[in-house]
Amino acid sequence: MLATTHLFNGGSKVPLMSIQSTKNIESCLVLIVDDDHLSSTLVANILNNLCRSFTASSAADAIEFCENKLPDLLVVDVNMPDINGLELCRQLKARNDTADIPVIFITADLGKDAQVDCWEAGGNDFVTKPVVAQTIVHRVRNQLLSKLRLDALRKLSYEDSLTGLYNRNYLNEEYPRLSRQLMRNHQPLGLIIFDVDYFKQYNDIYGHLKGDICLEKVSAVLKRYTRRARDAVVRYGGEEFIMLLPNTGLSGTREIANQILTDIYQLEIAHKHSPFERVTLSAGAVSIQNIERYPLNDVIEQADINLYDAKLKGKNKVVTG
Ligand SMILES: Nc1nc2c(ncn2[C@@H]2O[C@H](COP(=O)(O)OP(=O)(O)OP(=O)(O)O)[C@@H](O)[C@H]2O)c(=O)[nH]1
Repeated sequence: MLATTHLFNGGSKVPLMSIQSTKNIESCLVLIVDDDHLSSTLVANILNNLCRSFTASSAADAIEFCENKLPDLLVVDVNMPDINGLELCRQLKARNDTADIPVIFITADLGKDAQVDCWEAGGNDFVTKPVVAQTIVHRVRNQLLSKLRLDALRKLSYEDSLTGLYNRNYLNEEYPRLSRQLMRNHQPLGLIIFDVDYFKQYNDIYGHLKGDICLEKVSAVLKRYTRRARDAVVRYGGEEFIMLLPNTGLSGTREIANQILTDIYQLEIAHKHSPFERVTLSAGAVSIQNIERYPLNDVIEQADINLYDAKLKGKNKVVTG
């Protein structure tokens, strides 16, 4: 069972130097993994002045925890029955979703071989038993600060500044990882390209600033439909968006695209020069099995052909080919 220690947010705020993250140390989530409940509670209580700490009593519980909510850091006892701390760390570092979570080991063995084992398993640091409160607080704070800075940098490099959606960098990096994972699980990838209809005219009539506001409103609707952990929406071009829907077949992909078009229609963003008298989207959708065999450009091209067809057929439509 996962045990939750008390949450405490009253610790002093640690500044993030030059790169500001939306998150601070106090809101970071640290998972302490130890089969000895007394030890993990002790460490959790020490860390509660710094961040939010939770405990798990086995590697299996820790993995279950990570599948529900990603921690910012794990503090892991090396010696645990069944799966030990080193093996847990190896497993987490091998997974896409948990690979970047830093791990601090707690170990009673400070011999050279034991230290090498910690580094080779992918650990970021270690503390010795018995744990010295000040030492673990400093080590945890250092790892969390690095993690927050890295998260902030990643956010900047993956985010479109106008809409807050992912940008093309993200798409290019995520696609190979995602397609490998889907291939392993024999799951399809649904992909939709959306394009705002008559957007040149919209800018011409209402001005570029209103055009930007329109794109923000459209983006907010698209974002609402990324409901599962790895669903994503990317601003692909000026008024073009790509939605990735892992493990979604063609009918599901089509249904989501249609719902989005309906939602945009119902926003009733006035557009005098559109036959619909409001802003609408057109969409080209595909769902591909064995996705790893297809480069991203091929999949986009296929969806783009469908989008082109939707435009030809009068716009404000979804075409799935
Ligand atoms: N306001 C604003 N406009 C943008 C942005 N990026 C691209 N655009 C505009 O989007 C318009 C796209 O025009 P077109 O590619 O001709 O497409 P369209 O007028 O929507 O025509 P259809 O797609 O056939 O309906 C251009 O006028 C671009 O200047 C942006 O960030 N903000």
